[in-house]
Amino acid sequence: METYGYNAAASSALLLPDMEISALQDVVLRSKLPSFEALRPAREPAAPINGLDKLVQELHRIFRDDVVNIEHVSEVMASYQSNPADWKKFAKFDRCRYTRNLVDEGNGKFNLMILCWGPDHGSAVHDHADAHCFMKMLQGTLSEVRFRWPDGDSQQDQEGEDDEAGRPLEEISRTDLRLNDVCYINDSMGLHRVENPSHSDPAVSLHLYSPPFNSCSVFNQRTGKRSQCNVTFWSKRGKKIDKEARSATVPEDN
Ligand SMILES: N[C@@H](CS(=O)O)C(=O)O
Ligand SMILES: [Fe+2]
Repeated sequence: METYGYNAAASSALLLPDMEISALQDVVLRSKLPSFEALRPAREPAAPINGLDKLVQELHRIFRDDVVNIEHVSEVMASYQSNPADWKKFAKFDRCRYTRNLVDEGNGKFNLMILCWGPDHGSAVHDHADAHCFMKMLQGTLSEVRFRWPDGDSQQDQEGEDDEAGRPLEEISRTDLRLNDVCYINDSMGLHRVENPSHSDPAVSLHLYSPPFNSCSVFNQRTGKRSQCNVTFWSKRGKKIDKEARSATVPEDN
């Protein structure tokens, strides 16, 4: 059993106990419940989930509660068997980099999105803005590489003045995620980067973030320096985001 030392995950919206990842864990909505209710047993095993719509429904039901069990969410996501017919309308690729495609806004409690990774696409090393991150493979294989937080990381360590200072980030694990696998990370477990190791095949993954976030930190792997990064959507509910249309706030007069 591994214990994670870094305890930055107690976000403004959610509270986690010190974590032992294989133990039963709960996410507590801090505003509603005291933290001592954080360790209660997982519920009964998740029943099979037939289709992405059913998964979304079940996630809504789970997140209606004030307490959300991390293992239970992972099990529910694992019990949905990927079927491209369910999700292909959301899966929009870009030639140059991975795309983030919003599927559902989870009543403001979570964002569910489909990420599309072309051959060799990958993310920079990043944190998850104090959110809980669940990730399920829908197609292909992704490689997830975790890193320890840089020593003494703080807002003062931001990229800038002395780019050469600092030390390379220390890798702590490397995992291949295959079809239907689910993984979980939060900031107390470190940083990660994800890549599609295939030079020919795309990969597709389903991500749930709670609470939703629209910016996170990215880290220079060589120096450990942190900088802030906005995260945006390539499409929402199957419709490509058209930047021009979005900024046209005044309707055309005809
Ligand atoms: N957390 C990343 C995807 S991944 O590399 O885990 C994102 O939301 O863009
Ligand atoms: Fe991530």
